[in-house]
Amino acid sequence: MDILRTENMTKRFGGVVANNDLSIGIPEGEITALIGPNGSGKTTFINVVTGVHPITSGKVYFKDQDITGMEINRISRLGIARTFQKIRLFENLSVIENVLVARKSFYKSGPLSVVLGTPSFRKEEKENREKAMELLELVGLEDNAYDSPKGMAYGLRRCLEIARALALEPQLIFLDEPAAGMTRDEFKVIMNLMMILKEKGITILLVEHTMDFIKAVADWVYVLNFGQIIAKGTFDVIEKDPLVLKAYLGED
Ligand SMILES: Nc1ncnc2c1ncn2[C@@H]1O[C@H](COP(=O)(O)OP(=O)(O)OP(=O)(O)O)[C@@H](O)[C@H]1O
Repeated sequence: MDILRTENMTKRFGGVVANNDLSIGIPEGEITALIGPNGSGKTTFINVVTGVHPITSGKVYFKDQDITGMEINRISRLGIARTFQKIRLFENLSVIENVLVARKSFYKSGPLSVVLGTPSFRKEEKENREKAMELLELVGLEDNAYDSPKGMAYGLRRCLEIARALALEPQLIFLDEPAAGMTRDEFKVIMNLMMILKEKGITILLVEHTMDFIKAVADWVYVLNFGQIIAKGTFDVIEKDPLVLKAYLGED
């Protein structure tokens, strides 16, 4: 079953058709990759589906519910999380606080209980800290919990961004270039993390340029070029597709 599907989704920015009539299905519990040359419309796909940009035409369904045009916070509350190509962190907060802030929608205590520090609030705070720590362990950042993210290596900052997205307890997560700029070791950590998330039943859609990464983790691949799907299938199938080779390598 597809956890998310788009039907004839089109997104225009003025005269630019960034997504052209895309009907894409993301199978539940699997890892799907969206690839394509620069400017082919991959990030736009994520932005439209997660409610960052309004759709021009077409439909988006999450677990068969029509979420077309739904407001961004409502979409995330349904169980869809994402990371950004450009990492977004709270630089003045510690690593664990960055995760706790992302969990704020789970807090039930009202502002008064927070100010008074009531037992129910303290219990909730403790549970959230434990949950945040579990997430940091999952992404390999447990030893950095009380550090500032400011001076951290790029790969670790990416892992923190993923922990923040996971703090929303999503069923579906969109990862925009998770392996970009990573060292070989960081790359292995992220690859391993993909497998752990899959084992936990979280569906992943990733946008990536690193072909080794896609080959290693993706169950399915969609290839975009100029906003349109030019191929879909397993990595082994699409890597031999003449249209894909032409899109990446040019006419010659
Ligand atoms: N906010 C925007 N306003 C105007 N045009 C945009 C906007 N966002 C994207 N575009 C245009 O839409 C097209 C698709 O861009 P998009 O960023 O989705 O591609 P991409 O495949 O993610 O590229 P990359 O691999 O370089 O990140 C491009 O022509 C881009 O210039």
